[in-house]
Amino acid sequence: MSAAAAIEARALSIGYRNHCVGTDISFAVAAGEVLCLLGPNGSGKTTLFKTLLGLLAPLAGEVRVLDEPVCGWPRAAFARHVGYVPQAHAGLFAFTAEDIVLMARTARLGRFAVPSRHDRQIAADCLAALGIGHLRQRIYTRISGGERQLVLIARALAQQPVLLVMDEPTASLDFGNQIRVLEHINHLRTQGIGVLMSTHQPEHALRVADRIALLAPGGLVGIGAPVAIATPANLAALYGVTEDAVAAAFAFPNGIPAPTALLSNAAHHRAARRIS
Ligand SMILES: Nc1ncnc2c1ncn2[C@@H]1O[C@H](COP(=O)(O)OP(=O)(O)OP(=O)(O)O)[C@@H](O)[C@H]1O
Repeated sequence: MSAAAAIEARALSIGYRNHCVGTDISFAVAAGEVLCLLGPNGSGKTTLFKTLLGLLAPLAGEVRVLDEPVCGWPRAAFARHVGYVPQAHAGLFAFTAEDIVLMARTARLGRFAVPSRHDRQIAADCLAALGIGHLRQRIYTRISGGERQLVLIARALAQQPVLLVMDEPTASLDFGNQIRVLEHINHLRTQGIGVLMSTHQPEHALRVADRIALLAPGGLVGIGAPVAIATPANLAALYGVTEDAVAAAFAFPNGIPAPTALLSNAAHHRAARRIS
């Protein structure tokens, strides 16, 4: 018998009271699988994520986590199993980065329980894994947007979830942190964590995804292996540009093809630094 999918959408229709955003959306994310969602602005990525997280009711169809309908999951148990990484906003309260990460542990504790030494160790490990251990005692509202994004990823990891839903996790990061986060997403696979992430950068999807899903207004228009799905023709149709424009966006002066461009470019940068 195969293991239950971390999350599964079955014939899902998503949207709002008077506005259907997409219909007949079906896919699953397995444990240890990275599924990247590509789609133009307004195609419904956030609406889909909110529906998967149980924050918006499906217009039709159902969402299942570990083969149980989301509507049947107690909220606290759901929060333990499914981690959500939103895009970083400034926040209102002057918590430290460690406090923010420890908040994830409260999903595993009673409401008024004090985090144990074990919880603090997990928080410290998650911060360190993202290369931001030094930010532990820094106030969240007084660190950069990119640093906040990394803290939010550490917080989601501290939940030790079976699935991480990540809304453009590299959006506000500099080039080095983008690579660091993508490498960390790659590493999550080895821990058996399923990842569903959206990105506006197809090259990031090509770098980490086991499968890519293309979301257009109205629903999914493709899902499958990255090289079969993120083709110039498909990306051109999805984003309403020409295939030449897609090829030009991916073309590096040294002719490195898109899937390897990101890391190869980093290696190229190191080599250039050595030469100069
Ligand atoms: N609260 C809402 N009520 C009604 N319609 C909404 C609401 N929020 C978003 N929409 C509409 O739903 C559609 C999908 O929006 P959504 O934010 O899910 O897209 P997205 O793919 O996440 O966009 P982006 O890439 O720009 O973040 C858009 O047409 C948007 O205007």
